[in-house]
Parts: sequence; C-alpha cells; structure tokens
Amino acid sequence: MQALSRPFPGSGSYLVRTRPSSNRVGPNRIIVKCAYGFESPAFPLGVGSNRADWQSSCAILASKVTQEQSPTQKHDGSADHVAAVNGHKAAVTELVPIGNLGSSDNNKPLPPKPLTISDLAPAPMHGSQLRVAYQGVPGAYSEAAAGKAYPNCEAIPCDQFEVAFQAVELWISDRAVLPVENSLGGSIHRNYDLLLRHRLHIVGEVQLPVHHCLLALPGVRKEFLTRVISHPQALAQCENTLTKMGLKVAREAVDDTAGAAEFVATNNLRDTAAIASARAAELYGMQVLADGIQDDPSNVTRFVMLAREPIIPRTDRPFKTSIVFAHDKGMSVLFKVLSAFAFRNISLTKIESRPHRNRPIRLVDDANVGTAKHFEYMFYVDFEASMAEVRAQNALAEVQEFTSFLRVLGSYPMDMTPWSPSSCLRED
Ligand SMILES: O=C(O)C(=O)C[C@]1(C(=O)O)C=C[C@@H](O)C=C1
Repeated sequence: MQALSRPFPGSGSYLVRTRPSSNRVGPNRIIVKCAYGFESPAFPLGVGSNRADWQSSCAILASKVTQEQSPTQKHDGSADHVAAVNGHKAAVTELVPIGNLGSSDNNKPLPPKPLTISDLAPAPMHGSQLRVAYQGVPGAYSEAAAGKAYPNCEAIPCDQFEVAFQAVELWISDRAVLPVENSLGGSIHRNYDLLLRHRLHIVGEVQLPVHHCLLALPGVRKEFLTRVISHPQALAQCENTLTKMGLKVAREAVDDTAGAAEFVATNNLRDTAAIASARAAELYGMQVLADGIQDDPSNVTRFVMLAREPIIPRTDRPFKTSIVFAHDKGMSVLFKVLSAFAFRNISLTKIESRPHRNRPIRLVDDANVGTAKHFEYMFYVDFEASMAEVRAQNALAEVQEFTSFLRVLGSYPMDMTPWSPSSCLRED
C-alpha cells in the first residue's frame, strides 16, 4: 500500500513512499491533510511518512524564516509576514482531534480538566480548533499532556522539541506543550535552553501523572529480551524497577516513548521491549508485559504551554511566574536575588541553572595563586506570584538591579488539579 505525500511549499517535488500494510487502524487514527487539498491516512503504526514530511517541512520553513528575517523581525507575531515568507500560513495540516485521549473506548471519561483555553490565552486566529504541537508520536505522554491542557485540541506531533517551538513561531500551530521536569528524572534541560533561545511565552502549566508499561510484541516473554528502548527520561524513571525485575537488558535511548513502541512494532523486534504508555500499546499492537514500572507510583511530569503572545496576568487565582537571569558578579549575587523574593514572602517553586553559553567561563586572576576559572550560569526561577501583584513587580525591579540579564518567560495559572493517589496509578 502506498501513501502519497507531498512536501510543503518551497521544497518543490512530490514524494511517493511505501508504507507497511496493516489493518490496525485505531480509533485515534490521524489523517494528515496536505494544504493542497488531498489527504492520505496516516498509518496506525505511527503517522510514518506523512509525519516525517510534515516535520521536515517545519524545518524547511524554519530555515527559510531564519534566513529571511532579521532577529528583530523574527518574533513580530504577524501572520501576514509569515505568509509572505512561506506563501502559506496556517491550515498546513488537519489532524483528527485527540478527543477521547488515552482510551480506545469512547465511553471512558476524559482526565480532569483543570484549565480551560479561555483561562489561558486568546482563541486561535483561524477560528477552528486549537492546534497544539508536542514532541513525539501519538501515544506519547506529551500528547496526553496536550490533551489535558487543551481538551479537544488538534495535537500535532513533532520529532524534536525545537520543531514544536518552530511550529508555533511559524503559525503552523497555536500552542506547544513541552515537558520541563519530572518528579523522578529531574529537569529536561533541552527545553530550558530552548525557552531562552526562542521568544515564546509560557501561558500555562500542566502536571501529568506518568504511568509506564513494559511493552513487547505479542507472544514475546521477558526472558527473550536483550534490549529495552525508550525516551531517556522514561528509562531513568524505571531504572530501579528494571534492575529489580532481573532483566538482563541493554538500555537504549530514543526520541520518545511511543516512538519506541512504534519502532519495535514496525521492525518486528522480538528481542526488544519498549517503555511507553498503555495507550501506545493499543496504538501499535503491543503486549503489556509489566504495568506501572516507574520507580515511584506518584511519578509526575510537569509540562509548560507555550504561545506567541503572553497572557494578561491576573490575581483571582493562583499564578506562577517563570524568569531567567544572569549576573556578572559571581555567586554572591544569587543570594541577593533570591532574598528579593524571600523578603516579600514569595515562595520559589523551582531553581535551575544552565551553562551561560555566550560566556561560559569567568577568569579571576590572582597574582599570587594563579587564575581561578568559574563557570557562568543562566538561572531559571519559578515563583508563586502573578506579575499583576505589586510584590512580584517590586521583587523583579530589585532583581533587575543585581542582574545583567533578566527575562520574564511567563506569568500563568498554576495547575491546581486535585492530587489523589489513584490519579497516579493510571493515566491511560
Ligand atoms: O516520550 C514521551 O512520551 C514524552 O512525552 C517525553 C517525556 C519527557 O520528555 O520527559 C514526557 C514525559 C515522561 O516524563 C517521559 C518522557
């Protein structure tokens, strides 16, 4: 069976690709419709060639825009401008909504809906469903997070985090939902770096209980396994359990959990298991060998929602603000910065430091003992206050005095989803 797909404007030729035949077309099958008006069903073992074409088109569009825009023009938010660059704004893809996400059974209830779109940011310009870019393939936790953040959205799979950023910048998508930290695995550093490099705004957060399964092809037994593949975060979150299970398997990192399941299925690998969601098992026809293999039952990943425009901060519900800063004068400044929040009773919920890529090392010369080489950092801080509050404005005014660089990444409603142990047991 063949899937016809056509590259996006600017790349010039048609592609004809062969895709594996399969009758496993699940209820959440994705249809990728090209802007030119013909459509091709994306096969259930992943969106395959269509997705790949869409993603490479994103990259093509991104590089075009980078070439043709000056840095100051790049984030002007003008739809017309983007249309002028790629000759084709929005309506690039049409995807079946993820709708009853996490279930092939349409009667199963959706996960709780703590935030609504109207809470967060203006409606999409094109008047249709909100398009939300995420990294991974259908069945990835990020897709579930997109559905939790924006129920009934069109979830748009991207092969890299950076492509999801670009999809929003280029108006292909209205929002991106990207993981920033996990309760077991820690920070997803790549996204911290990308937040700084791109000009998108954090407009919300969503916390998703992550329940991992060990998946293999039907009929495969644990004893046959020599390899387990998954996203590095998922491997880290299950490390102790894998050891306790006595599996003698090599661990191998791939781009996302559901992509790992898709890879095992499409390549018919009988010696390889994937760590992924139960929904990925359904989508790619895999067997669940073990359920709930994360090292802690209350495993949670925090995602941020990104948009081209910030939302207007409010004070009628709990808000969080995320900032990033750098300073010139060594670590003593860090204490002063943090005390600006402490004096105003503003709680910090997260501090992260990343290498200061423009100026990674500071040399301190002492004629007697030589040259000390200090590493320089960018500091990311989340604090529990809205930028609409005077105390937050004053704290930032003070922070600005001590820092050489300060940017507010966003001021947005906190995810206040009620916590219950059962919500951690299963999110599929
Ligand atoms: O691979 C996926 O399914 C993802 O959505 C990515 C990701 C991550 O980057 O942390 C998201 C949630 C889990 O923590 C594991 C992996």
